Amino acid sequence: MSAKKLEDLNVASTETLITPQALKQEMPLSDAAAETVARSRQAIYDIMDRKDHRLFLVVGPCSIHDVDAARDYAGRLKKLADEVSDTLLLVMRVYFEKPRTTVGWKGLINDPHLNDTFDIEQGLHIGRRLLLDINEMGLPAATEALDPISPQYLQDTIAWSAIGARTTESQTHREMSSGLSMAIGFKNGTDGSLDVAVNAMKSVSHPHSFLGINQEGQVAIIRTKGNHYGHVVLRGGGGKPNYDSVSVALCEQALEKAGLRKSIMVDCSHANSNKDPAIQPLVLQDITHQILEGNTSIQGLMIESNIHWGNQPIPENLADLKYGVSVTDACIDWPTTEKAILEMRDKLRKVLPRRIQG
Ligand SMILES: O=C[C@H](O)[C@H](O)COP(=O)(O)O
Ligand SMILES: C=C(OP(=O)(O)O)C(=O)O
Repeated sequence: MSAKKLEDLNVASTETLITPQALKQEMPLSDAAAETVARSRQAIYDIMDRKDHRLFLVVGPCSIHDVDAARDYAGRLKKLADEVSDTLLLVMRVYFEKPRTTVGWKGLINDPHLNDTFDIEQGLHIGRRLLLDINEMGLPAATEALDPISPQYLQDTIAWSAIGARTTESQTHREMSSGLSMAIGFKNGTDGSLDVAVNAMKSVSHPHSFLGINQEGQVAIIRTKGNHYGHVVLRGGGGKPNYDSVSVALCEQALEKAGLRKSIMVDCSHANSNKDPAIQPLVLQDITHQILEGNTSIQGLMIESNIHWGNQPIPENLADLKYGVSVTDACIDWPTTEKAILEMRDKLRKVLPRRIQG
């Protein structure tokens, strides 16, 4: 046998992680949290099946880096969620995994201490604790499923998942989504292409067999049944927005042609706002008008919002971090979020029930 080393040449080290089962034994889902997850997953299915007249809104920070600020935000969102619940189902954006265009902080699970120590085991603990607490408050949570292994640790706490613009075309992510236990939104590509999201919806509704890990942490063949609650998320791209009524109509046509359900979510941020948070409330207003004018395909919205406006770079000295300000994309602040959502509720309160009648 050759003595020459031929594998792991670029691997510095490996560490064994806690298994999904062990993490869940340490941090089980309470009955109250399980009830939040089950009830809100079903509500989103009902919205997509046009049995529930409401819109679902995924609202919250671009990424979570400070769990105390996230709990503070969740408390505010829960109060607003109760206030608008006759018209809008609010789900908190609890994003722990950030896909980067090149390099950058990859989120709380990957680097929970924001200092390049990449303590992933701690990240999983901190992330699961926060998700349990948010669900226990009665507020559902949404996240991006970026790493194909992490859903085994956290999926039981999530009401809605996204596949991001950079991974919608990835077979690995489509296979994983076909086994996820909640509705899943596929972003259009970063170049604005819709085809990748439409193809993802076709793929995800089918059963797949692929490599993954089971709850005991063993490598396993995962055989899925297919997920029938895939939908498109229009997030703009290629320097252009795609939330306008013409883009929405073109999306409806593409879905119809592909024989897919006409369920559309609009992301008010990213290329739809040119990453300028001040544009997000304008997108929300535009969607409100489209619905008032008779649109029936838009069923969900996404807003990047935090306690305070804008964003900040991660400072050398973490004590210099500003409280409640995003460390990834710029967000609208809480007062702007509350005002925009309350206005939308007031305008759509009487109209939405009519969308599902007859
Ligand atoms: O939503 C967050 C960002 O848009 C995404 O993670 C890409 O970020 P980047 O272009 O700053 O790497
Ligand atoms: C990364 C995100 O969006 P997109 O995939 O649309 O860039 C996000 O929503 O955090």
